[in-house]
Amino acid sequence: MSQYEFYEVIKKPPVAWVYLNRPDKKNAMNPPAWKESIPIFEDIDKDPDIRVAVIAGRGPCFSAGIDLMGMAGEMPELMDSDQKGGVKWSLLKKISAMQDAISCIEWCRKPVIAAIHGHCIGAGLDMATACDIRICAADAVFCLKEAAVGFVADVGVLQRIPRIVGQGFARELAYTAKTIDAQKAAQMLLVNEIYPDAAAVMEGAEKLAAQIADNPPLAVQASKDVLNHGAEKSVEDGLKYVASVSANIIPSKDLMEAIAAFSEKRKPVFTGE
Ligand SMILES: C/C=C/C(=O)SCCNC(=O)CCNC(=O)[C@H](O)C(C)(C)COP(=O)(O)OP(=O)(O)OC[C@H]1O[C@@H](n2cnc3c(N)ncnc32)[C@H](O)[C@@H]1OP(=O)(O)O
Repeated sequence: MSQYEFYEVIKKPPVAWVYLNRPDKKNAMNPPAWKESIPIFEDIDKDPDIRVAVIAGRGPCFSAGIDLMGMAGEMPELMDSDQKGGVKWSLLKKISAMQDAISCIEWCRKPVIAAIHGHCIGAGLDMATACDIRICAADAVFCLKEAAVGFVADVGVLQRIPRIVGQGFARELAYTAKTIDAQKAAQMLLVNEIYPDAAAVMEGAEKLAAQIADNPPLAVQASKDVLNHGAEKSVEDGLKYVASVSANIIPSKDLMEAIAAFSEKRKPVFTGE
């Protein structure tokens, strides 16, 4: 039995699988979805046996986005046409909490792979773009749908997607709210790889996770940290930052192990120390 209401977390060290698990509602993200992601990714961050996480959807798709009916009850401010200042102030706090529910994927120091099949809409795409790597099945469809539903996408996708696909494609997706298929998503580099079906994309994620987990965890996690830090900085800022991170993770036992294993012609065993 999963300890979470919306997600199912299965740890198969060194990989943690985080499933969006509300298949009868196309994994529409209801109130528990927005509360449970933070403790899940904090736990993955601190679990020494886990080196990589994969997010995937149970059932027919990755996610049909925010639970339109379920979240309206949680945020009565959305329906309050006579909004006074205090109402907006409380809405601001709730939006910020929802942003954190997506950003926690980026804050997690372990790399996170999104393995996508079927619909990946609105909040589903918001979540996928906070992941380090996206791969998908041939049946995947993507939609930055918020504008079509009357929202400005406010939980991070407008900040993150231009860095992945560039400003031109980001603006096309945001303004038109059009649905694109897997081929188009790959062409704009939104996904790294297309697999024939859902089973194949999960296998692909497993292999990718294993390749990442084979490397010294400190070096991988420091790479994520430096890539996150560098996303909006100049090369010069990035170089100063990486020098400091690098000085903090070397020397390590894993570095010695890599050198020893190379000279002894054997596979290294990395421990994260
Ligand atoms: C900050 C974030 C903002 C956003 O995320 S904005 C985007 C919000 N999402 C949407 O606008 C998408 C809404 N859903 C759909 O358009 C359709 O679904 C799909 C195209 C994804 C799939 O269509 P089909 O295959 O015909 O399935 P079905 O019968 O519509 O859905 C199955 C059950 O899932 C529920 N459901 C689907 N999406 C949502 C949703 N986003 N919020 C709440 N419920 C949803 C339905 O109602 C239904 O339920 P029942 O079987 O009880 O009738």
